[in-house]
Amino acid sequence: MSRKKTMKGKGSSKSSTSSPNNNKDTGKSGRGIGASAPSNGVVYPSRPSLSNSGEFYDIAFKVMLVGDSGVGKTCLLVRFKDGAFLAGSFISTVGIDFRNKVLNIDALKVKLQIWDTAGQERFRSVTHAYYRDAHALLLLYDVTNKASFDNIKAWLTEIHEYAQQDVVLMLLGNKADATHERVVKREEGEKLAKEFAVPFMETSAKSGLNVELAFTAVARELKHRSLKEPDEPTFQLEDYVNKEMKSAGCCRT
Ligand SMILES: Nc1nc2c(ncn2[C@@H]2O[C@H](COP(=O)(O)OP(=O)(O)OP(=O)(O)O)[C@@H](O)[C@H]2O)c(=O)[nH]1
Ligand SMILES: [Mg+2]
Repeated sequence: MSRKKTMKGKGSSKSSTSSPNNNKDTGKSGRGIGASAPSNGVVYPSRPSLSNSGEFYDIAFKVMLVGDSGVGKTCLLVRFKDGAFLAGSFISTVGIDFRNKVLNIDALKVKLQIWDTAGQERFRSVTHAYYRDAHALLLLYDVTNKASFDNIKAWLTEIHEYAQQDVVLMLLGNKADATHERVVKREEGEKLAKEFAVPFMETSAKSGLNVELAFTAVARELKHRSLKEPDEPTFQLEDYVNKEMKSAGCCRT
C-alpha cells in the first residue's frame, strides 16, 4: 500500500481570508482566524503523494473540537498531541487552529487533522464554515461548569445545521479530575448522550484520562467506515468505547 507523508509539528497560516475548501494540503498546522485548511475529503491510500514533511500515513480525516469557551478543547488537543497539560493562565483560542497526529490502527497509519475551534460566540461564523468538511466532531462540556453542559443542546442544533449528516459525533465531559469543583454528574452526561444517541465519556486533559481513547475510537470508526468491505459487520463506536473503558477499569490515560 502506498503511503503519504504528513507534517510533524506546528506551522502558522498567513491567510486570514482562506476558507476550509480552497487550500492545498501542505500537511502543516495552522493558527488563528481562518487558518488555511487542507482540501476537502478523506485522503485514500492508493493515491501516492508526498508532502514536505516527515511522517507517512495511509488515510486522513478531519476531526473538529467544539464546545463553549473554557471547556478545555485546546488543552485536550495539546494533551493528545504532546502528552502535556497547559496549566496556568487561560488563553482563549482566536478563530481556529489545527494540529496533525498519525495513529496506528490495525496496521494502518491514520492521520487525524484536528481542528481546535474558538468557543467564544464572536468566532461562531468563522467556525461554521469548517463544520462541512469535518468527518468527526468531539463536543465538549466542562463538568465544573453547568452552563457549558446546558449549552450542549444548542451545540447539537448547530451541528445538525452545519455539519455533514453522517458526521461521527462524540460527547466528552472534560475536567473529570476536578472532583471538588464538579457540578455535572457523570450520570447526567450519560443520560444526555443517550437521549441524543451519541457515544459519551468523561475526559481530563489534566490527568490524561480517556484522551487517547476518545481520539482512537473516532479514528477507528472513520477508518472502518472508509475501508469497510460490503459484507463486513459495521464497527460499533459506542460498544468499542464501553468495552475499552471497562477493560481499563472504567478510565484510562
Ligand atoms: N482541572 C482541569 N482544568 C482544565 C482541563 N482542561 C482544561 N483546563 C483548564 O481550563 C481552562 C480552559 O482550557 P482551554 O483548553 O484553553 O479551553 P478552550 O475550550 O480551548 O477555550 P476556548 O479556546 O476559549 O474555546 C484552562 O485554564 C485550562 O488549564 C482539565 O481537564 N482539568
Ligand atoms: Mg481553545
